Amino acid sequence: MAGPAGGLVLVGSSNPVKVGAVRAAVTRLFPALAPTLRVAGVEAPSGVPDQPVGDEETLAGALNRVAALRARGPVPADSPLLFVAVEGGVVWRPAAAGPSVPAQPAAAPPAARRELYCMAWAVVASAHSAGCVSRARSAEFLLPPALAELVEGGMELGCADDQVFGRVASGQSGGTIGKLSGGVVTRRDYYAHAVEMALVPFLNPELYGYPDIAGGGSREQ
Ligand SMILES: O=P(O)(O)OP(=O)(O)OP(=O)(O)OC[C@H]1O[C@@H](n2cnc3c(O)ncnc32)[C@H](O)[C@@H]1O
Repeated sequence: MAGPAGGLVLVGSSNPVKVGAVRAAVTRLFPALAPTLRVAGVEAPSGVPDQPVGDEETLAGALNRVAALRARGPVPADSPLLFVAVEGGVVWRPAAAGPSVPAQPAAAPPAARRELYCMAWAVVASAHSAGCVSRARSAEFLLPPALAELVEGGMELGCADDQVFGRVASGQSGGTIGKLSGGVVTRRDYYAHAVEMALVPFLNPELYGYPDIAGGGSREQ
């Protein structure tokens, strides 16, 4: 089993937001690994459309990226520790306001409305135990109609964001949530939270039958 020294985590993307989110999450949950932790991003195909829609497709993208990392070949006994992937997606939902109570009983019912939300799935897998794969979903936030319309027309969210807000490569910086939250929450932040949730079984290996990636005793109480 790998000990705390020389831990390598491979991330299935070269997007610095994703690599940074994974680094933040692993460092926070496994502080004993932090001094020697290496987190590297490598391109890994998602096998789903560039803009996944819905939970199923988005989760499939993250799982496929981890599978691609594993398919790179056998890994040395002590490195890497983990394969991680985060896939950003969108999901349509009925408008939260729902069918409103009409102001006048005779008024026609409002047309069915739907809204687009932004979210992500994170997958964390042991590099040495193929059966130890954990997943978690991020929180989601409502996208403004201008972005939803462009995505509905087939544009990737990152491109739609760049067009509507006049930016470049927004998906590699604070992301849409960074813009919409005035910088209080960034794409990295909420991706890191999802990765932290997916790391829970690795933090409690005895409870889940997972490998002990920290060599025991690294958990903060
Ligand atoms: O190199 P990869 O890993 O593919 O990085 P990516 O940013 O393209 O990542 P995804 O495929 O996971 O994301 C799908 C699309 O959604 C965009 N996206 C998702 N969340 C976003 C956010 O918070 N802000 C801006 N764009 C976002 C992203 O830029 C892509 O256009």
